Amino acid sequence: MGLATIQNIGVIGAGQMGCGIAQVSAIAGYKVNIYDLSKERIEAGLATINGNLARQFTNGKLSDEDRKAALSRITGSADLNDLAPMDLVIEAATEDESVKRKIYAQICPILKPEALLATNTSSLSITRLASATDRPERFMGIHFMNPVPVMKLVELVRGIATEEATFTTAKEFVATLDKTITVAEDFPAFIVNRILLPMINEAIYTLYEGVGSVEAIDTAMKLGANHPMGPLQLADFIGLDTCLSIMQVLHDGLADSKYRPCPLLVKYVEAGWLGRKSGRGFYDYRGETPVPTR
Ligand SMILES: CC(=O)CC(=O)SCCNC(=O)CCNC(=O)[C@H](O)C(C)(C)COP(=O)(O)OP(=O)(O)OC[C@H]1O[C@@H](n2cnc3c(N)ncnc32)[C@H](O)[C@@H]1OP(=O)(O)O
Ligand SMILES: NC(=O)C1=CN([C@@H]2O[C@H](COP(=O)(O)OP(=O)(O)OC[C@H]3O[C@@H](n4cnc5c(N)ncnc54)[C@H](OP(=O)(O)O)[C@@H]3O)[C@@H](O)[C@H]2O)C=CC1
Repeated sequence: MGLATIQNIGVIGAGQMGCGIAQVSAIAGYKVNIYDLSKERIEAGLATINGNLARQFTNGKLSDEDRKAALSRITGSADLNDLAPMDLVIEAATEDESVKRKIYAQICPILKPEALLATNTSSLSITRLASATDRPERFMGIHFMNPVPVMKLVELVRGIATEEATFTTAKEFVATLDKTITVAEDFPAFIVNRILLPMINEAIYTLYEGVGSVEAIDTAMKLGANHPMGPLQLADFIGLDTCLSIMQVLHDGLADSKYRPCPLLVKYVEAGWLGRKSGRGFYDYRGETPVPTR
């Protein structure tokens, strides 16, 4: 079957990644519709995009004309049926396989047969997710990095059934966003998170065992290894629920105890302390400046 020419993009999930993907796609000239479960979530997402585009204008990265044009290309919807005309749908919902499977069961009958379906999953098997769709040949991983407007890399991951035409179309799409691709095989957490998340998990063990405080650990890695953010600050930025899900996928998928999620990470997630997005994680963000919670 011929593939759709990509003009209209649907994004599922108006969280930090979905909004970032919508933003860069709209800047590149695509029409974008972001779907999420609630109107409130969509409103909040559109407000974030508006703020980020305004910042890009203020920083001289975007003309006012381009800012307005990008904004006019983005709409939001709480009705999945509005994604029917889309040529490419990128799912960027919560990192939970059952959530993603349910979404595919709902969206597949709505989509055009020639439309591509992609996932922004950080860790889950593309082949297994593809099997929950009606189009494994036209399904793959297009994994953006956070923050999407700033990070240059996109990992591309094929499932066992992904057709070459799907891969080529995804590659061309990413090139139009002015991003660089890297190709990863379909192993748990792919390349970036296979390396990054065990480092973050180890930083949490370092805290758990009392080797250093939150501040000491982050300062050590910022000034001692030149990382732009400390690992605990980065964990909060990614979202502790997402970090835990990725560690669980590594642990289950590779069956090696070296990927055991730190119990302190589990505890924070159980407390609902998910990092920046919930206002508290290894730092408390509710005041003027972030304050370490340990
Ligand atoms: C979990 C996964 O599946 C995969 C992942 O994504 S893992 C996470 C990968 N990401 C990282 O490792 C990020 C590490 N951190 C960084 O690179 C930097 O700290 C950072 C780019 C986030 C911020 O950089 P900084 O120098 O500390 O701050 P700042 O000067 O305010 O920002 C630099 C630029 O980024 C922009 N920016 C910062 N945060 C942003 C955000 N959340 N959204 C959009 N733009 C943002 C700023 O506007 C600024 O843009 P200009 O250059 O146009 O001014
Ligand atoms: N955070 C990161 O650094 C990165 C994350 N990713 C991946 O991107 C995806 C999204 O992550 P991120 O944006 O951080 O997560 P967020 O928690 O910020 O956003 C997830 C969004 O999905 C929504 N959602 C949940 N269930 C559904 C559903 N059934 N239909 C539609 N939307 C739904 C959530 O709504 P609600 O809040 O109401 O549940 C929320 O708005 C995950 O797969 C993650 O692994 C990839 C790269 C980097």
